[in-house]
Amino acid sequence: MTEAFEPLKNDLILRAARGEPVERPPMWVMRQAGRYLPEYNQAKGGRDFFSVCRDPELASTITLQPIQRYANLIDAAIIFSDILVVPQAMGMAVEMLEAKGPHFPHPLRKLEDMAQLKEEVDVVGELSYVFDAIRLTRKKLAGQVPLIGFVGAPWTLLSYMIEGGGSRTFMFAKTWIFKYPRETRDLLSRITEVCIEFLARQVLAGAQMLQVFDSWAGELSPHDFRTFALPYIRQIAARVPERIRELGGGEPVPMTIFAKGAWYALDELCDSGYQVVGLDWTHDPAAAMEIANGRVTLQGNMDPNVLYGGREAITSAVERIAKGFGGGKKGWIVNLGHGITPLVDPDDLKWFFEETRRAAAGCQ
Ligand SMILES: Cc1c2[nH]c(c1CCC(=O)O)Cc1[nH]c(c(CCC(=O)O)c1C)Cc1[nH]c(c(CCC(=O)O)c1C)Cc1[nH]c(c(C)c1CCC(=O)O)C2
Repeated sequence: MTEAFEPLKNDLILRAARGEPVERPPMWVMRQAGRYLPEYNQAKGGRDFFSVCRDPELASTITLQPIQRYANLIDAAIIFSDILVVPQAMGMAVEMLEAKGPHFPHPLRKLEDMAQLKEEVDVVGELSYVFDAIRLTRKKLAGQVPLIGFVGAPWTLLSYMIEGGGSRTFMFAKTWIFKYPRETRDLLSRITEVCIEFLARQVLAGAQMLQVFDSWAGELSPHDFRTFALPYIRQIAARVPERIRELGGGEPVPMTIFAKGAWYALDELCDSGYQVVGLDWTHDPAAAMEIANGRVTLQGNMDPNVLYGGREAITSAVERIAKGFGGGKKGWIVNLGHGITPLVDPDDLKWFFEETRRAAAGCQ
């Protein structure tokens, strides 16, 4: 059973995700607990990124930092962790290199390299630190705002596992999917199983909403997205609620799919089983609302780099975006179109929140 935590004082994002009318649009931003916050850099100190993820006390402290700084502006917390904890749980080594990003010393380049992957993944054992961090964060949050759990989507995780890190061309991942389509589908299925178990168990630990990050969706053609990404995204949405019930975890929670760059698939994503679809900044909000047509709540979508453009630029963008989403009385969760970047001034993010709230109220 899920533990008893204090009742929620602010459930705005859950109501918006369910498509209910709300008094104002809820707000949070992807990567809100990260390097743009001086308190994050201080708490992390010189420590290795993944050792911070594995320290539930520190991970929960970092999760709460944006909630404290932007009190009364921010309507959700997202657990401090990373999408690459799943390849680690499957048996792969992953390091986070300072200023360079993730690095896999032994990526999957040949089919034989799959031997390093475990046949049976012990999600509870391998990822217990995430569940502990979620439980501790729920306690510390004391019902202030809901806590979001997350996972990387199978295609994005597979790309990292094959590329061994970030990539410009995705040459290795593409070689693999086109050369070994059958093995690719088997591997995507194995990753999907782990994602389903991981998400369900995050809810059992206390996550009140879930997001699936398909950060590299835009690297695929529409046809290849339908082959190598969408079926697994759909399976996750279909099976997580069943698994939560099987485990005695109560009612399912709202789920968000963020498939960055997959603007061509918005219509299909609206029917993929998720309550919320995250949009990057390549979408026009009004056009996206028309496509969604009430099927899902949309989340997004200001280009995070507008935050570098100063206050006038932020104001003019949020006014346009709030209008495009119809002011957010229904069907909109405010966010950026991708994660916030390290050099943003935290006061400019505050301005983004304040101006969005003002602009949304002005639309109503
Ligand atoms: C692709 C991806 C990753 N991780 C994640 C994604 C999907 C979202 C996206 O597309 O941006 C998701 C993620 N990563 C992190 C969170 C924590 C919660 C939050 O959003 O505040 C979340 C939700 C912390 C992090 N994950 C990482 C940091 C910075 C590393 C550090 O502090 O040393 C943080 C705070 C590192 C990371 N982790 C990853 C990369 C590519 C990098 C390096 C690039 C970068 O530095 O931004 C993989």
